[in-house]
Amino acid sequence: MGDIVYLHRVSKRYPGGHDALNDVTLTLEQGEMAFLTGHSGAGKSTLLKLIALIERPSRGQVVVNNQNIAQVRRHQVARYRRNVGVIFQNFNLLNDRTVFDNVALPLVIRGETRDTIARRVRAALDTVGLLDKERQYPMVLSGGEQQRVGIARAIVAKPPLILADEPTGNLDPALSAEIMELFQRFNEVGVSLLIATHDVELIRSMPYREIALQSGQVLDRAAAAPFESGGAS
Ligand SMILES: Nc1ncnc2c1ncn2[C@@H]1O[C@H](COP(=O)(O)OP(=O)(O)OP(=O)(O)O)[C@@H](O)[C@H]1O
Repeated sequence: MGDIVYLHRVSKRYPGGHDALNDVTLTLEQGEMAFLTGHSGAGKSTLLKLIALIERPSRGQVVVNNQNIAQVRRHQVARYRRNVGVIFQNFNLLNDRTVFDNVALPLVIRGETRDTIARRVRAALDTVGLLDKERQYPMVLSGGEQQRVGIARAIVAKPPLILADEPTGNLDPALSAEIMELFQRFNEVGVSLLIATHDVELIRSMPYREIALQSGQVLDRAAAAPFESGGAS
């Protein structure tokens, strides 16, 4: 199987001159789940933003699903994002919309029919164990439940790739473990996941690759492409 994500010599300099990423090369295999670790400011969020097309690289290539995403024009970004589910630490939910409406949002934007939306939203809520909360508003839910709403929204359109930025950052250890189990279940059905996290204790008990960033660079180059041997160093 090929790569779902390939970064080749990618650098990102934000306006102001700071190098958030510096010459990063890495791959995520189709169907792989991997963790992105590193100190605060190491560049984890920036890396995910480049893949999600929230930011553009200053140098280098980002290839997702065999598409060089430099070629995705501004008006094509929404269509591109259909294939990438993004989960944030602070949940990014709309507090004046119900759980159902929050999860439905990506499908509404796509112009799906009401029947399709209802079916898919309920399937996504069922997956994250929140079917009974569809009429609630996010504010009345616990942190773990709010994060599961965010996850349902990310998976509702069945993207082949999920990016998660500190998805357990605001959760206690038991809830964090639950969220990781959900991710494992998605991975078992073929979804690729790249998950940025500080929670090294939790992830080191799990059998997934860790890609460590330090000051905008991949710490261990071997970890950047573990399935290739004898490649360029
Ligand atoms: N929009 C921006 N403009 C300017 N500098 C930025 C911007 N976003 C991030 N940076 C800088 O880029 C560097 C990398 O930030 P990034 O958010 O990618 O790190 P991180 O590893 O995700 O950190 P954390 O774990 O704290 O979220 C930091 O020095 C940060 O201050």
